[in-house]
Amino acid sequence: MYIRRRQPNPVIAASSVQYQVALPDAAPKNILEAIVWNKELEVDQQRLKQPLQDLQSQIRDLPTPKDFLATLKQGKTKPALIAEVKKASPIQGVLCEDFNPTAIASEYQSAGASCISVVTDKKFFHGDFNYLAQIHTKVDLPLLCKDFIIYPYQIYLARSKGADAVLLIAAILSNQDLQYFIKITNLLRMTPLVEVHTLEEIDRVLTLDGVVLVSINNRELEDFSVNLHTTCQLLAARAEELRKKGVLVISESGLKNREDINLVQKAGASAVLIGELLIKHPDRKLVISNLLTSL
Ligand SMILES: O=C(O)c1ccccc1NCC(=O)[C@H](O)[C@H](O)COP(=O)(O)O
Repeated sequence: MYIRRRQPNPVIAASSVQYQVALPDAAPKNILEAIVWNKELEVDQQRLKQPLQDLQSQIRDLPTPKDFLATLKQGKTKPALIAEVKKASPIQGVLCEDFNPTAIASEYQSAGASCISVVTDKKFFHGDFNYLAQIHTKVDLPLLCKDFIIYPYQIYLARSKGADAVLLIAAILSNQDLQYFIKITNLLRMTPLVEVHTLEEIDRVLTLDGVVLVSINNRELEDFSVNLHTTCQLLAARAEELRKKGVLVISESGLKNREDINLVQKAGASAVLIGELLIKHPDRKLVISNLLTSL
């Protein structure tokens, strides 16, 4: 799948006149494209509020991030659990009306999660970078910034808010960008987590340097249906190559019970990332302990 990057309707300012250029193919062709086009605007606005130079000086004296990868390897459970703080989804709308990110992350920590994923996209997921900062002050587990990263600026922003790892989605980045963003993430001493959906994306990622953590997303990008066999099929095809490179594999999206977790673990996933099931449940500690007892 090819995700086009820029908004097709740029407002071009020419002295005092503004031209709206309407291209024939002006509508995003799917939700992921809509998210990525909107991200251009979101990042632009954020840059105006806080330029990159400010972020760079702000992070200079911050303590070293926690080791996200080592925590998953040591995992409190096998597979390790990355529990996600996600207020809404573009498909389902609001998942939790009474949303308190810090309280939810604390519940995850005391229930036995190894790491926390914090969704920060504003428009489609009702997230916020400030949730990262709030959770960082109250919870000791390593934090993943889960966003649609298309500029290095966002990696610096994540670091300034206390993220220990950032998500890099292969479907929205060229190989050149992926390689560059992995380098920047490492430079900031965070862990890059590269997300793939297809064999073609795994093969692209296997050609890059510095890939230590790969997440297989079971959610189809075309229609957002979930299919856990994505993890099984991709690992059946490339487990050996990933193992040779020393890459730890996470399976994410659509995991609903212990059988699902057993399935992806058998396929070779060392960690699982779960959002909706936990967020929607009235007793998150109970659902996590039920999921984790037999792991
Ligand atoms: O969560 C969605 O509905 C979604 C829709 C479109 C693009 C991405 C989406 N989710 C991002 C994620 O990767 C999930 O939040 C994560 O894998 C957890 O999945 P789940 O356990 O199914 O909430």
